[in-house]
Amino acid sequence: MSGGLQIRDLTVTFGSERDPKPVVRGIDLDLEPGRITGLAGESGSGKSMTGLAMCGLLPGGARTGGRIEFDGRNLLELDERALTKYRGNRIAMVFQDPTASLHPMLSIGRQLTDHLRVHAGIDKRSARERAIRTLELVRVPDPETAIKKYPHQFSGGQLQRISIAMAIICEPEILIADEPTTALDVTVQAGVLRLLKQLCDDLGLAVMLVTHDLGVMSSLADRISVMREGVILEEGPRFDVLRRPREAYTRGLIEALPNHLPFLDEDGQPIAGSEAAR
Ligand SMILES: Nc1ncnc2c1ncn2[C@@H]1O[C@H](COP(=O)(O)OP(=O)(O)OP(=O)(O)O)[C@@H](O)[C@H]1O
Repeated sequence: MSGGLQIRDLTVTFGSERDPKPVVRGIDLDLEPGRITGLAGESGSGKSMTGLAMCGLLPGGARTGGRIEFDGRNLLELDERALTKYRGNRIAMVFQDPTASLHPMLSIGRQLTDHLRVHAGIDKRSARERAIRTLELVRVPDPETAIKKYPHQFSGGQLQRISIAMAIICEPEILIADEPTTALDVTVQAGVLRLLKQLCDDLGLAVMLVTHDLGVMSSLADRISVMREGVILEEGPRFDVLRRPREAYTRGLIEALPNHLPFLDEDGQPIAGSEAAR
């Protein structure tokens, strides 16, 4: 397969050689341009470790095995110097807490342009123009004013849009979104999800959406992998997995949702007849 990113037999292990603690145990996953791949599962199932492995950001002491194929290379074999060429540049991440990727004391414009100048090496004026264009793309109102402001002057939803702008400003091919709406007010969640879908479609981004929330998955993911205790239990097109789950574990996740699943469409609206999924 060309383009995208392929994970093959990925393992992540903590602990010592004599007393290993495997947390990801031989998973396969494909990220394709213009597609959203969902990785679902309960807390502790290994979702975040999978995302962090793709960016070379695993905590110290983690050992890896298998392959993460991108750009004809196995990312797991790259040293830190080689990885910095990819991380934040061609492979970007959005986290649950947008403030984690933003400095509180620096203006939004400064952060966006610094990021761009480090990774893309472009001059100050072009960087400012690109920052404004990117804020337009993520629909932050009045970008010319927004670049002069500081993180605390924005709402949570706007901050998440800004952290998405930060992630995409270098035009990455891969975007890993780890619980991108979990910390947000429900009223703004649908807008951020819609934005991710639009960016995926318009920019041809290969998105990996990591979330425990199958309701979020239902509105967005093209395919869903369900993970438990470091293993992918089942994988398939979203409505196959959500409507006809093969595994009792997946059924349990669906049934555990409040009111079962309010399956949502791309606009975050409940899908008519979605009770058929119950
Ligand atoms: N530094 C570490 N040392 C040892 N074990 C760790 C370390 N970091 C995470 N783990 C373990 O790895 C497992 C997988 O964690 P991971 O964060 O990937 O789960 P998750 O599915 O993303 O859940 P959550 O949504 O809670 O983050 C967990 O059992 C966790 O305790």
